Amino acid sequence: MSESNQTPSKADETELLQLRQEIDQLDQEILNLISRRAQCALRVAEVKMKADPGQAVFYRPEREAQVLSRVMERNPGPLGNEDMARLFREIMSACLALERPLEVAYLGPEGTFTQQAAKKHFGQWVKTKPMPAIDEVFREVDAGAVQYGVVPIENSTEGVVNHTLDTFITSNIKIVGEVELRIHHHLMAGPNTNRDKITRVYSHQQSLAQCRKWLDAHMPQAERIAVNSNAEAARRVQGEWNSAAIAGEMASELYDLEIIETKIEDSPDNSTRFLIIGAQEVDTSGADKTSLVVSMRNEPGALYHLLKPFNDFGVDMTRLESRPSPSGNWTYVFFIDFVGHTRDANVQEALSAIRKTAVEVKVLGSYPKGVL
Ligand SMILES: O=C(O)C(=O)C[C@]1(C(=O)O)C=C[C@@H](O)C=C1
Repeated sequence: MSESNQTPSKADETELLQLRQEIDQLDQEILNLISRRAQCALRVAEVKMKADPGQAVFYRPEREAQVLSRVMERNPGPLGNEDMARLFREIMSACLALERPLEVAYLGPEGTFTQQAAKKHFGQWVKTKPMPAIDEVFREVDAGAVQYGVVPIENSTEGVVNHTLDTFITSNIKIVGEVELRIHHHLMAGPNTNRDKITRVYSHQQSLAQCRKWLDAHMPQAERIAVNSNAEAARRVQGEWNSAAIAGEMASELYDLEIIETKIEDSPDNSTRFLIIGAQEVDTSGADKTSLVVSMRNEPGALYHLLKPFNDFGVDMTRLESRPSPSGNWTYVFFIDFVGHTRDANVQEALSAIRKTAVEVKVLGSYPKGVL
């Protein structure tokens, strides 16, 4: 008989009993502390309402980022920093729902990675509302039907989501936050599907591309069919005995599919960055990013004049994308991300230098760098 199967000795049993008593006491303390924290949040809501009865803003991305960063910095262990931050993420999510329940629109349907990103960022207490297209997420926020939206912006293997960039050119919606999600693709099918009989694999075009090598090696015979989203792929294969879908875990749970093969993505650190959009301007958190859209005249040296102020004022640019301008005639708009907040002195100096040569500068928002 192995040691682990032996009945515990009297001494072990006594220790187990004592440890469980200690856990019970600690749980009571945690319970009381969480309740006190929730009372504070309710009081915060009252203060916010008193200060601005018509337009009180309950969700504070900068404050949430500070709370989570501090948890990670001060975590004494043995739980890992991220595990601990996730627990606090949920406590704050519940506190915010007590202050004011939040509704967030996302690129649907239900079960997409974007929904997963929304839950990761806001926690489980947020109500999520699926929208059929990226610009409809923007519209829903603009119309005030929901307070915030979540849209994909770039994938580490497939690059930027042009549709999201283009929508920012014409919209007045702000960026209030960002969240990154590790993307794991799984091959899934209905319970009656025999792996060897699969003749079709459905998924979003980007996901099919992200799993191309795996499909070439393991399912060369199967036809690859691109559909609107991974969740849509999962929904379709529910009733087809010879098809499989490539999607995330949430979709397999939602549509009762069995995962045949996990993590089939070609690149092991495949991740997607999502933006949180809303109507508010966000205060500094101490670790912020800013996004701009700039249109320049189509003339020699334009890009040099755009980039020089970043160097002159020590602003760290993290991303530069160009897109054709909607006004046509071969002009371009530039999307720029940099480290810092529009309230920082060096950022203000850089922005006023850029405004001297640009046709238009639109600040999409300053927001805390993703913590989780
Ligand atoms: O500090 C605030 O403004 C709060 O509303 C409290 C709290 C929290 O639970 O810590 C809740 C929601 C906000 O998004 C940020 C923080």
